[in-house]
Amino acid sequence: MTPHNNAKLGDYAETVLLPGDPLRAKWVAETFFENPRQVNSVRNCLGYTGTFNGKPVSVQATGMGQPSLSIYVNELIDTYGVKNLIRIGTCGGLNKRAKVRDVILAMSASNEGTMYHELFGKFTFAPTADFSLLRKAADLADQKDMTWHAGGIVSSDSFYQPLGLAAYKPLTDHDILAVEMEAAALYTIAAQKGCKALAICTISDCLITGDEIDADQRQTSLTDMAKLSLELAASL
Ligand SMILES: O=P(O)(O)O[C@H]1O[C@H](CO)[C@@H](O)[C@H]1O
Ligand SMILES: O=c1cc[nH]c(=O)[nH]1
Repeated sequence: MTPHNNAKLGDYAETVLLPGDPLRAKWVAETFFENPRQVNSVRNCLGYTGTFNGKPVSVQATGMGQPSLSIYVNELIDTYGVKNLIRIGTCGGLNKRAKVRDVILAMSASNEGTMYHELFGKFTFAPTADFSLLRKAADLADQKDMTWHAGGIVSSDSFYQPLGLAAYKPLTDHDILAVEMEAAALYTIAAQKGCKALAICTISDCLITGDEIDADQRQTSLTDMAKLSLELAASL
């Protein structure tokens, strides 16, 4: 037990999928897991464990933003012994070549957050995906004929940027593909603790064109991402 998790020791698999949204965690478990059981209910930040293709796997919601994700990820690793952490998120497209419904495999996550600024002294740390997870995810995405992009994203602390799209110009000038709110903290904590992490995000809206996934298409797009992530988890 932790302050944010009432699962017992042994309740989580070594590999955990991490959506921001608790209802996405419930949907993944109830739709795709064999024998799902709920393991966490604290704050309704739902966690489940089951199997996929016979392999144990868990899904735990993280809430929104790096401070929230860092609570769940620190506790999953330190208390429950989780080794592989795969974020399954949504993101906003910042680059013309990445369209809504495309999937981003985040090689790196630049960071607006202040959480880790002091940790690196005069240096800038580059939060990076685990290469073995990234390579397997890319191979699986190719096998599934998905439209995907590997590249840099940014983890912002603000969903509503006061300057709007203009706030991201220094990053888009350096080929950043998309914005979300958690991956940089995930990669930083995983690096600290010797775990493997990857953020897989579906583009739910494009900040350049204003395109967005409508309600019907959203489910299909997230289904593709969920299946990719589960097959990746089952392959570990
Ligand atoms: O869809 P999720 O995983 O929550 O991710 C994205 O959606 C939320 C903002 O709407 C932020 O958490 C952002 O990172
Ligand atoms: O953080 C996010 C997630 C989806 N879309 C956005 O614009 N931002």
